[in-house]
Amino acid sequence: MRIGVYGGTFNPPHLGHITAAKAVFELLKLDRLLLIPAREPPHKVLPAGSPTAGQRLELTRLAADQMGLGGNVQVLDIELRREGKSYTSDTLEQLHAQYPDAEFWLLMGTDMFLTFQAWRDPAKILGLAGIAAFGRTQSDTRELFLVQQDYLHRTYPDARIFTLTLPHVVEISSTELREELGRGGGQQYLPPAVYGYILRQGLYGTAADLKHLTPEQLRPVALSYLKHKRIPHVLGTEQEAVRLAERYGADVKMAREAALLHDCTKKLDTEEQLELCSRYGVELDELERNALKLMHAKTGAAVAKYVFGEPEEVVEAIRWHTTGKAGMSVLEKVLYLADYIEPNRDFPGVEELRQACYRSLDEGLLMGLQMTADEMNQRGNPIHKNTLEALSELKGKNGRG
Ligand SMILES: Nc1ncnc2c1ncn2[C@@H]1O[C@H](COP(=O)(O)OP(=O)(O)OP(=O)(O)O)[C@@H](O)[C@H]1O
Ligand SMILES: O=C(O)c1ccc[n+]([C@@H]2O[C@H](COP(=O)([O-])O)[C@@H](O)[C@H]2O)c1
Repeated sequence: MRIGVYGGTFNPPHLGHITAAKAVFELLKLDRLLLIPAREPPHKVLPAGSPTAGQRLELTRLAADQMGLGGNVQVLDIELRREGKSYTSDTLEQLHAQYPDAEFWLLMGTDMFLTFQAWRDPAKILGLAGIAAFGRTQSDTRELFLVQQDYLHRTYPDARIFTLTLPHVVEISSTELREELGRGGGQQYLPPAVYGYILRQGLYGTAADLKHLTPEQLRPVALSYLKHKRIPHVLGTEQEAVRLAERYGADVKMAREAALLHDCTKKLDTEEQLELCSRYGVELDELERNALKLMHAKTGAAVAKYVFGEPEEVVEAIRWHTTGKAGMSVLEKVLYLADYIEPNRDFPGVEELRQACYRSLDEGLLMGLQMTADEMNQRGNPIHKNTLEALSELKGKNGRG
Protein backbone atom coordinates (compact mmCIF):
# COMPACT_ATOMS: atom_id res chain seq x y z
CA MET A 1 0.00 0.00 0.00
CA ARG A 2 1.29 3.45 -0.98
CA ILE A 3 0.62 6.01 1.71
CA GLY A 4 1.16 9.76 1.38
CA VAL A 5 2.02 11.58 4.61
CA TYR A 6 1.28 15.30 4.54
CA GLY A 7 2.30 17.10 7.70
CA GLY A 8 1.65 20.75 8.32
CA THR A 9 0.79 23.31 10.89
CA PHE A 10 -2.44 23.83 8.95
CA ASN A 11 -3.07 27.13 10.69
CA PRO A 12 -5.39 27.19 8.79
CA PRO A 13 -5.42 24.57 6.02
CA HIS A 14 -6.12 26.30 2.68
CA LEU A 15 -6.69 25.62 -1.01
CA GLY A 16 -2.90 25.59 -1.59
CA HIS A 17 -2.61 22.53 0.65
CA ILE A 18 -5.69 20.84 -0.78
CA THR A 19 -4.86 21.42 -4.43
CA ALA A 20 -1.31 20.15 -3.98
CA ALA A 21 -2.34 17.12 -1.94
CA LYS A 22 -5.01 16.08 -4.43
CA ALA A 23 -2.61 16.39 -7.35
CA VAL A 24 0.09 14.33 -5.59
CA PHE A 25 -2.51 11.71 -4.68
CA GLU A 26 -3.25 11.27 -8.40
CA LEU A 27 0.30 11.63 -9.71
CA LEU A 28 1.83 9.12 -7.29
CA LYS A 29 -1.20 6.84 -7.46
CA LEU A 30 -1.44 6.79 -3.68
CA ASP A 31 -3.82 4.38 -1.97
CA ARG A 32 -4.19 6.59 1.07
CA LEU A 33 -3.32 10.08 2.18
CA LEU A 34 -2.72 10.98 5.81
CA LEU A 35 -2.98 14.63 6.85
CA ILE A 36 -1.16 15.22 10.11
CA PRO A 37 -1.47 18.57 11.90
CA ALA A 38 1.65 19.33 13.94
CA ARG A 39 1.34 20.07 17.66
CA GLU A 40 4.55 22.11 17.76
CA PRO A 41 6.20 22.59 14.37
CA PRO A 42 9.94 22.14 15.09
CA HIS A 43 11.05 25.11 12.97
CA LYS A 44 8.56 27.84 13.86
CA VAL A 45 6.51 29.14 16.73
CA LEU A 46 2.73 29.02 16.62
CA PRO A 47 1.62 32.67 16.74
CA ALA A 48 -0.03 33.77 19.97
CA GLY A 49 -3.81 33.42 19.86
CA SER A 50 -3.69 30.54 17.36
CA PRO A 51 -6.62 28.13 17.42
CA THR A 52 -6.45 25.28 19.90
CA ALA A 53 -5.15 21.89 18.80
CA GLY A 54 -8.76 20.64 18.69
CA GLN A 55 -9.79 23.52 16.41
CA ARG A 56 -6.85 22.93 14.04
CA LEU A 57 -7.80 19.25 13.97
CA GLU A 58 -11.40 20.11 13.05
CA LEU A 59 -10.26 22.62 10.41
CA THR A 60 -8.02 19.95 8.88
CA ARG A 61 -10.84 17.38 8.99
CA LEU A 62 -13.17 19.78 7.20
CA ALA A 63 -10.49 20.54 4.60
CA ALA A 64 -9.84 16.81 4.08
CA ASP A 65 -13.54 16.21 3.68
CA GLN A 66 -13.58 18.71 0.80
CA MET A 67 -10.93 16.81 -1.15
CA GLY A 68 -13.48 14.40 -2.54
CA LEU A 69 -11.25 11.40 -1.83
CA GLY A 70 -13.70 9.83 0.61
CA GLY A 71 -12.15 7.36 3.05
CA ASN A 72 -8.82 7.46 1.18
CA VAL A 73 -7.90 10.61 3.05
CA GLN A 74 -7.60 10.54 6.82
CA VAL A 75 -6.64 13.15 9.36
CA LEU A 76 -4.51 11.80 12.20
CA ASP A 77 -4.07 13.45 15.58
CA ILE A 78 -0.93 11.46 16.44
CA GLU A 79 1.26 14.57 16.56
CA LEU A 80 -1.31 16.64 18.43
CA ARG A 81 -1.42 13.95 21.10
CA ARG A 82 2.38 13.59 21.33
CA GLU A 83 4.07 15.89 23.85
CA GLY A 84 6.77 18.28 22.66
CA LYS A 85 7.96 19.23 19.20
CA SER A 86 6.43 17.34 16.29
CA TYR A 87 9.45 15.72 14.69
CA THR A 88 8.66 13.97 11.42
CA SER A 89 11.12 11.15 12.19
CA ASP A 90 9.06 10.23 15.28
CA THR A 91 5.84 10.34 13.29
CA LEU A 92 7.18 8.12 10.52
CA GLU A 93 8.51 5.65 13.07
CA GLN A 94 5.05 5.46 14.62
CA LEU A 95 3.38 5.04 11.22
CA HIS A 96 5.88 2.40 10.16
CA ALA A 97 5.07 0.36 13.27
CA GLN A 98 1.39 0.67 12.42
CA TYR A 99 1.75 -0.16 8.70
CA PRO A 100 4.95 -2.26 8.46
CA ASP A 101 4.42 -3.15 4.79
CA ALA A 102 3.43 0.27 3.49
CA GLU A 103 5.49 2.43 1.13
CA PHE A 104 5.49 5.95 2.57
CA TRP A 105 5.84 9.20 0.66
CA LEU A 106 6.32 12.44 2.53
CA LEU A 107 4.60 15.35 0.80
CA MET A 108 6.19 18.79 1.07
CA GLY A 109 6.19 22.16 -0.62
CA THR A 110 9.22 24.16 -1.76
CA ASP A 111 10.07 25.76 1.60
CA MET A 112 10.19 22.42 3.40
CA PHE A 113 12.06 20.66 0.60
CA LEU A 114 14.79 23.29 0.38
CA THR A 115 15.44 23.15 4.13
CA PHE A 116 15.08 19.41 4.54
CA GLN A 117 18.73 18.83 5.55
CA ALA A 118 18.10 21.00 8.63
CA TRP A 119 15.34 18.71 9.92
CA ARG A 120 16.07 16.34 12.78
CA ASP A 121 17.48 13.03 11.56
CA PRO A 122 17.03 13.36 7.78
CA ALA A 123 18.76 9.99 7.21
CA LYS A 124 16.21 8.21 9.38
CA ILE A 125 13.35 9.99 7.62
CA LEU A 126 14.68 9.02 4.22
CA GLY A 127 15.05 5.41 5.38
CA LEU A 128 11.36 5.35 6.23
CA ALA A 129 9.86 7.40 3.39
CA GLY A 130 10.43 8.87 -0.03
CA ILE A 131 10.03 12.61 -0.58
CA ALA A 132 7.39 13.99 -2.92
CA ALA A 133 8.24 17.67 -3.35
CA PHE A 134 6.20 20.25 -5.23
CA GLY A 135 6.29 23.97 -5.95
CA ARG A 136 4.16 26.48 -4.07
CA THR A 137 4.33 29.24 -6.67
CA GLN A 138 4.73 29.43 -10.44
CA SER A 139 8.19 30.87 -9.96
CA ASP A 140 9.49 27.87 -7.96
CA THR A 141 11.64 26.74 -10.88
CA ARG A 142 12.63 23.25 -11.78
CA GLU A 143 16.28 24.33 -11.53
CA LEU A 144 15.85 25.19 -7.86
CA PHE A 145 14.47 21.74 -7.21
CA LEU A 146 17.16 19.95 -9.25
CA VAL A 147 20.00 21.52 -7.28
CA GLN A 148 18.45 20.39 -4.00
CA GLN A 149 17.55 16.96 -5.34
CA ASP A 150 21.11 16.52 -6.52
CA TYR A 151 22.49 17.61 -3.15
CA LEU A 152 20.21 15.22 -1.23
CA HIS A 153 21.06 12.33 -3.55
CA ARG A 154 24.79 12.93 -3.01
CA THR A 155 24.34 13.17 0.77
CA TYR A 156 21.85 10.31 1.11
CA PRO A 157 22.54 7.98 -1.83
CA ASP A 158 19.56 5.71 -1.11
CA ALA A 159 17.04 8.52 -0.89
CA ARG A 160 13.91 8.31 -3.01
CA ILE A 161 13.04 11.80 -4.19
CA PHE A 162 10.28 12.74 -6.57
CA THR A 163 9.91 16.35 -7.61
CA LEU A 164 6.53 17.03 -9.08
CA THR A 165 5.27 19.81 -11.28
CA LEU A 166 1.69 20.36 -10.26
CA PRO A 167 -0.83 21.27 -12.97
CA HIS A 168 -2.14 24.07 -10.78
CA VAL A 169 -0.79 25.92 -7.74
CA VAL A 170 -2.65 28.22 -5.38
CA GLU A 171 -0.22 30.91 -4.30
CA ILE A 172 -1.09 31.49 -0.67
CA SER A 173 0.47 30.79 2.71
CA SER A 174 -1.35 30.38 6.01
CA THR A 175 0.47 33.48 7.30
CA GLU A 176 -0.86 35.66 4.47
CA LEU A 177 -4.28 34.11 4.83
CA ARG A 178 -4.47 34.81 8.56
CA GLU A 179 -3.75 38.47 7.81
CA GLU A 180 -6.44 38.57 5.13
CA LEU A 181 -8.97 36.91 7.42
CA GLY A 182 -8.25 39.51 10.08
CA ARG A 183 -9.04 42.21 7.49
CA GLY A 184 -12.35 40.55 6.59
CA GLY A 185 -11.12 38.79 3.41
CA GLY A 186 -9.47 35.48 2.55
CA GLN A 187 -12.60 33.50 1.78
CA GLN A 188 -11.44 32.71 -1.77
CA TYR A 189 -8.49 30.67 -0.46
CA LEU A 190 -10.59 28.35 1.67
CA PRO A 191 -13.12 25.60 1.08
CA PRO A 192 -16.48 27.09 2.16
CA ALA A 193 -16.92 24.74 5.13
CA VAL A 194 -13.45 25.63 6.47
CA TYR A 195 -14.22 29.35 6.14
CA GLY A 196 -17.57 28.72 7.85
CA TYR A 197 -15.90 27.00 10.79
CA ILE A 198 -13.47 29.94 11.13
CA LEU A 199 -16.40 32.38 11.26
CA ARG A 200 -18.37 30.16 13.62
CA GLN A 201 -15.46 29.94 16.06
CA GLY A 202 -14.35 33.54 15.56
CA LEU A 203 -10.80 32.47 14.62
CA TYR A 204 -8.02 34.66 13.19
CA GLY A 205 -9.63 37.93 14.18
CA THR A 206 -12.88 37.30 12.33
CA ALA A 207 -15.58 38.75 14.48
CA ALA A 208 -18.83 37.81 12.76
CA ASP A 209 -21.92 38.28 14.90
CA LEU A 210 -23.50 34.80 14.63
CA LYS A 211 -26.90 36.23 15.44
CA HIS A 212 -26.83 38.64 12.50
CA LEU A 213 -25.11 36.81 9.65
CA THR A 214 -25.69 37.77 6.03
CA PRO A 215 -26.71 34.89 3.73
CA GLU A 216 -23.15 34.94 2.33
CA GLN A 217 -21.83 34.31 5.84
CA LEU A 218 -24.56 31.94 7.02
CA ARG A 219 -24.12 29.65 3.99
CA PRO A 220 -20.50 28.63 4.70
CA VAL A 221 -21.19 28.54 8.44
CA ALA A 222 -24.07 26.14 7.82
CA LEU A 223 -21.90 24.00 5.53
CA SER A 224 -19.28 23.70 8.29
CA TYR A 225 -21.74 21.56 10.28
CA LEU A 226 -22.19 18.99 7.52
CA LYS A 227 -20.57 15.87 6.22
CA HIS A 228 -19.25 16.61 2.75
CA LYS A 229 -21.80 14.35 1.06
CA ARG A 230 -24.70 16.33 2.54
CA ILE A 231 -23.56 19.72 1.17
CA PRO A 232 -25.34 19.43 -2.22
CA HIS A 233 -28.54 18.45 -0.43
CA VAL A 234 -28.52 21.50 1.85
CA LEU A 235 -27.69 23.88 -1.02
CA GLY A 236 -30.43 22.23 -3.09
CA THR A 237 -32.89 22.65 -0.22
CA GLU A 238 -31.95 26.34 -0.01
CA GLN A 239 -32.71 26.81 -3.73
CA GLU A 240 -35.97 24.90 -3.56
CA ALA A 241 -37.13 26.63 -0.37
CA VAL A 242 -36.56 30.05 -1.94
CA ARG A 243 -38.53 29.01 -5.04
CA LEU A 244 -41.44 27.63 -3.02
CA ALA A 245 -41.43 30.64 -0.68
CA GLU A 246 -41.62 33.03 -3.64
CA ARG A 247 -44.47 31.05 -5.17
CA TYR A 248 -46.53 30.68 -2.00
CA GLY A 249 -45.80 34.03 -0.34
CA ALA A 250 -43.63 32.86 2.57
CA ASP A 251 -40.78 35.06 3.83
CA VAL A 252 -37.91 34.29 1.43
CA LYS A 253 -35.16 35.27 3.87
CA MET A 254 -36.60 33.02 6.56
CA ALA A 255 -37.05 30.16 4.08
CA ARG A 256 -33.40 30.45 3.07
CA GLU A 257 -32.15 30.50 6.67
CA ALA A 258 -34.35 27.58 7.69
CA ALA A 259 -33.13 25.54 4.72
CA LEU A 260 -29.46 26.31 5.36
CA LEU A 261 -29.69 25.31 9.02
CA HIS A 262 -32.22 22.48 8.86
CA ASP A 263 -29.63 19.67 9.00
CA CYS A 264 -27.03 21.42 11.15
CA THR A 265 -27.01 18.65 13.77
CA LYS A 266 -27.55 15.76 11.36
CA LYS A 267 -24.02 14.39 11.62
CA LEU A 268 -24.06 14.10 15.41
CA ASP A 269 -24.43 10.71 17.10
CA THR A 270 -26.97 9.90 19.80
CA GLU A 271 -24.70 10.90 22.65
CA GLU A 272 -23.94 14.28 21.06
CA GLN A 273 -27.63 14.82 20.28
CA LEU A 274 -28.58 14.09 23.88
CA GLU A 275 -25.90 16.46 25.10
CA LEU A 276 -27.47 19.24 23.01
CA CYS A 277 -30.92 18.31 24.35
CA SER A 278 -29.77 18.72 27.91
CA ARG A 279 -27.84 21.93 27.10
CA TYR A 280 -30.85 23.58 25.43
CA GLY A 281 -33.65 21.96 27.43
CA VAL A 282 -35.05 20.05 24.45
CA GLU A 283 -37.73 17.55 25.44
CA LEU A 284 -38.02 14.30 23.50
CA ASP A 285 -40.82 11.78 23.41
CA GLU A 286 -40.20 8.03 23.50
CA LEU A 287 -40.01 7.66 19.71
CA GLU A 288 -37.70 10.65 19.27
CA ARG A 289 -35.31 9.36 21.91
CA ASN A 290 -34.81 6.23 19.82
CA ALA A 291 -34.53 7.76 16.36
CA LEU A 292 -31.59 9.98 15.40
CA LYS A 293 -33.50 11.15 12.34
CA LEU A 294 -36.22 12.59 14.56
CA MET A 295 -33.84 14.00 17.14
CA HIS A 296 -31.85 16.11 14.67
CA ALA A 297 -34.90 18.22 13.83
CA LYS A 298 -35.34 19.16 17.48
CA THR A 299 -31.67 19.81 18.20
CA GLY A 300 -31.27 21.66 14.88
CA ALA A 301 -34.12 23.96 15.93
CA ALA A 302 -32.39 24.61 19.25
CA VAL A 303 -29.07 25.49 17.56
CA ALA A 304 -30.91 27.80 15.14
CA LYS A 305 -32.53 29.55 18.08
CA TYR A 306 -29.74 29.77 20.63
CA VAL A 307 -26.61 29.95 18.44
CA PHE A 308 -27.96 31.91 15.48
CA GLY A 309 -30.79 33.83 17.13
CA GLU A 310 -33.23 32.78 14.41
CA PRO A 311 -36.82 34.02 14.77
CA GLU A 312 -39.45 31.62 16.10
CA GLU A 313 -40.93 31.01 12.61
CA VAL A 314 -37.58 29.64 11.35
CA VAL A 315 -37.01 27.63 14.53
CA GLU A 316 -40.45 26.03 14.21
CA ALA A 317 -39.92 25.21 10.52
CA ILE A 318 -36.72 23.34 11.41
CA ARG A 319 -38.40 21.64 14.38
CA TRP A 320 -41.15 20.13 12.18
CA HIS A 321 -39.17 19.47 9.01
CA THR A 322 -38.97 15.70 9.53
CA THR A 323 -42.34 14.74 10.99
CA GLY A 324 -44.59 17.59 9.92
CA LYS A 325 -47.52 18.31 12.24
CA ALA A 326 -51.15 19.41 12.13
CA GLY A 327 -51.65 23.13 11.50
CA MET A 328 -48.34 23.86 9.78
CA SER A 329 -47.55 27.44 8.71
CA VAL A 330 -46.70 28.17 5.06
CA LEU A 331 -43.02 28.46 5.97
CA GLU A 332 -43.09 25.10 7.75
CA LYS A 333 -44.68 23.48 4.71
CA VAL A 334 -42.14 25.13 2.42
CA LEU A 335 -39.18 23.68 4.34
CA TYR A 336 -40.78 20.26 4.73
CA LEU A 337 -41.34 20.01 0.98
CA ALA A 338 -38.12 21.71 -0.15
CA ASP A 339 -36.22 19.09 1.83
CA TYR A 340 -38.25 16.39 0.07
CA ILE A 341 -38.07 17.56 -3.55
CA GLU A 342 -34.83 19.57 -3.85
CA PRO A 343 -33.08 18.98 -7.19
CA ASN A 344 -30.67 16.33 -5.86
CA ARG A 345 -33.48 14.07 -4.67
CA ASP A 346 -33.96 11.04 -6.85
CA PHE A 347 -36.45 8.41 -5.74
CA PRO A 348 -39.48 6.78 -7.37
CA GLY A 349 -42.34 9.26 -7.36
CA VAL A 350 -40.25 12.41 -6.78
CA GLU A 351 -41.30 13.94 -10.11
CA GLU A 352 -45.01 13.48 -9.31
CA LEU A 353 -44.38 14.97 -5.88
CA ARG A 354 -42.61 18.00 -7.45
CA GLN A 355 -45.53 18.60 -9.77
CA ALA A 356 -48.01 18.31 -6.92
CA CYS A 357 -46.01 20.81 -4.84
CA TYR A 358 -46.13 23.37 -7.62
CA ARG A 359 -49.87 22.83 -8.22
CA SER A 360 -50.76 23.33 -4.57
CA LEU A 361 -48.69 23.35 -1.40
CA ASP A 362 -51.25 21.26 0.49
CA GLU A 363 -51.54 18.72 -2.32
CA GLY A 364 -47.76 18.30 -2.20
CA LEU A 365 -47.77 18.12 1.58
CA LEU A 366 -50.43 15.42 1.63
CA MET A 367 -48.52 13.40 -0.95
CA GLY A 368 -45.21 13.85 0.89
CA LEU A 369 -46.64 12.87 4.27
CA GLN A 370 -48.35 9.85 2.73
CA MET A 371 -45.10 8.75 1.05
CA THR A 372 -43.32 8.99 4.40
CA ALA A 373 -46.04 7.01 6.16
CA ASP A 374 -45.98 4.32 3.43
CA GLU A 375 -42.20 4.05 3.68
CA MET A 376 -42.34 3.71 7.46
CA ASN A 377 -44.99 0.99 7.12
CA GLN A 378 -42.91 -0.88 4.55
CA ARG A 379 -39.89 -0.81 6.83
CA GLY A 380 -41.96 -1.78 9.84
CA ASN A 381 -41.07 1.49 11.61
CA PRO A 382 -43.56 3.31 13.82
CA ILE A 383 -44.99 6.55 12.39
CA HIS A 384 -44.68 9.62 14.59
CA LYS A 385 -48.00 10.89 15.88
CA ASN A 386 -47.36 14.36 14.46
CA THR A 387 -47.13 12.88 10.96
CA LEU A 388 -50.39 10.98 11.49
CA GLU A 389 -52.14 14.09 12.80
CA ALA A 390 -50.89 16.16 9.84
CA LEU A 391 -52.13 13.48 7.46
CA SER A 392 -55.56 13.19 8.98
CA GLU A 393 -55.94 16.97 9.06
CA LEU A 394 -55.15 17.22 5.34
CA LYS A 395 -57.31 14.24 4.43
CA GLY A 396 -60.16 15.85 6.37
CA LYS A 397 -59.70 19.09 4.42
CA ASN A 398 -59.69 17.15 1.15
CA GLY A 399 -62.74 15.19 2.27
CA ARG A 400 -64.59 18.47 2.91
CA GLY A 401 -63.63 19.36 -0.66
N1 LIG B 1 0.09 27.23 -1.40
C1 LIG B 1 0.72 26.07 -1.24
N2 LIG B 1 0.89 25.22 -2.29
C2 LIG B 1 1.53 24.05 -2.11
N3 LIG B 1 2.04 23.63 -0.94
C3 LIG B 1 1.90 24.40 0.11
C4 LIG B 1 1.23 25.66 0.04
N4 LIG B 1 1.23 26.21 1.26
C5 LIG B 1 1.89 25.35 2.07
N5 LIG B 1 2.31 24.28 1.39
C6 LIG B 1 3.05 23.12 1.94
O1 LIG B 1 2.20 22.50 2.89
C7 LIG B 1 2.95 22.01 4.01
C8 LIG B 1 2.37 22.56 5.30
O2 LIG B 1 2.47 23.96 5.29
P1 LIG B 1 1.93 24.91 6.44
O3 LIG B 1 0.80 24.27 7.13
O4 LIG B 1 3.04 25.39 7.26
O5 LIG B 1 1.34 26.09 5.56
P2 LIG B 1 2.00 27.46 5.21
O6 LIG B 1 1.03 28.12 4.30
O7 LIG B 1 3.40 27.27 4.75
O8 LIG B 1 1.97 28.14 6.64
P3 LIG B 1 2.77 29.39 7.23
O9 LIG B 1 2.47 30.56 6.39
O10 LIG B 1 2.17 29.51 8.60
O11 LIG B 1 4.20 29.00 7.23
C9 LIG B 1 4.40 22.42 3.73
O12 LIG B 1 5.05 21.30 3.13
C10 LIG B 1 4.27 23.55 2.73
O13 LIG B 1 5.39 23.63 1.87
O1 LIG C 1 11.19 16.88 11.91
C1 LIG C 1 11.66 18.02 11.70
O2 LIG C 1 12.78 18.37 12.14
C2 LIG C 1 10.84 19.01 10.92
C3 LIG C 1 11.32 20.28 10.63
C4 LIG C 1 10.53 21.14 9.88
C5 LIG C 1 9.27 20.76 9.49
N1 LIG C 1 8.83 19.52 9.81
C6 LIG C 1 7.46 19.10 9.44
O3 LIG C 1 7.15 19.52 8.15
C7 LIG C 1 5.76 19.73 8.05
C8 LIG C 1 5.49 21.08 7.42
O4 LIG C 1 5.75 22.08 8.35
P1 LIG C 1 5.00 23.48 8.29
O5 LIG C 1 5.43 24.18 9.47
O6 LIG C 1 5.41 24.12 7.02
O7 LIG C 1 3.58 23.20 8.35
C9 LIG C 1 5.20 19.58 9.46
O8 LIG C 1 4.64 18.29 9.59
C10 LIG C 1 6.43 19.71 10.33
O9 LIG C 1 6.33 19.01 11.55
C11 LIG C 1 9.58 18.65 10.50
